[in-house]
Amino acid sequence: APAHPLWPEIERVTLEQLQYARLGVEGGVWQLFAEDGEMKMYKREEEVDGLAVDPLKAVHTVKGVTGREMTHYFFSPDVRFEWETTLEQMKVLETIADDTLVILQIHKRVWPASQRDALFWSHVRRVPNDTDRDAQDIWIACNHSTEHHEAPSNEGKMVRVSLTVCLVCQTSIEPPSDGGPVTRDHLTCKITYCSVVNPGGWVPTSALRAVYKREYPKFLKRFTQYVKDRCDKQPILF
Ligand SMILES: CCCCCc1ccc(-c2ccc(S(=O)(=O)CCO)cc2)cc1[C@H]1C[C@H]1c1ccccn1
Repeated sequence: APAHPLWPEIERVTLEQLQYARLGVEGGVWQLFAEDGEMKMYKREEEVDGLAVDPLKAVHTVKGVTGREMTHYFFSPDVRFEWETTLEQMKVLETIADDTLVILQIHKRVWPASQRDALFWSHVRRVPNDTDRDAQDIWIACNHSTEHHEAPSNEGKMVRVSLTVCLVCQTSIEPPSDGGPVTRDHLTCKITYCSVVNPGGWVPTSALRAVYKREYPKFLKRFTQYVKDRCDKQPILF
């Protein structure tokens, strides 16, 4: 494994997030708050120091793409402005490896709150599927807040959110019955998106929950459609 001080944390958090995502929405603690076709979005209402920090878990099924393609476009900074509508600025502060970056994002101000930024490492990896032989490998992308010497400390201008996010994808292939080649019509990608965002500074709970309720379904719908459009008519990346 690459010798970088963040590497042990990246390894630990990524695998923890993988287990957390694979728990699904069992246990009756998750409250369904948005549904759109195959997409189901759940939340838990939690407060930390009086701040709403509602963990979110979304499950979705997308036809015609693989988990590698889905996590690749989620990870890639080059295309982020194509699908992330709340982004104002983004800077890759460090390239730790071709699958591991440190990114600073400035998000558009969401009235009535003050503007926020997010500083996090971003990692994508294939997790060999050791249980089910004929299943495809799992792909995970994980973003987790971190410190970085190159990130401005903002001196009160901007509030820094802290976040842990993962996108876990499992591809399945229904091979054509006529023994023909596998095309995108035979692909199904099951997605679990998890996020915990601490807004970092006071936001009225009702306002914050309204923002989450509006922004998260829009974000996941737009992102998954973006990937479908990008992959359409392209060779399949397994
Ligand atoms: C008053 C609002 C305070 C918190 C604002 C804020 C900041 C960052 C984020 C966020 C940062 C990263 C990610 S990601 O999944 O890693 C993708 C890469 O961008 C996702 C969401 C969320 C929110 C919360 C609005 C909420 C919101 C939800 C989905 C989209 C936009 N805004």
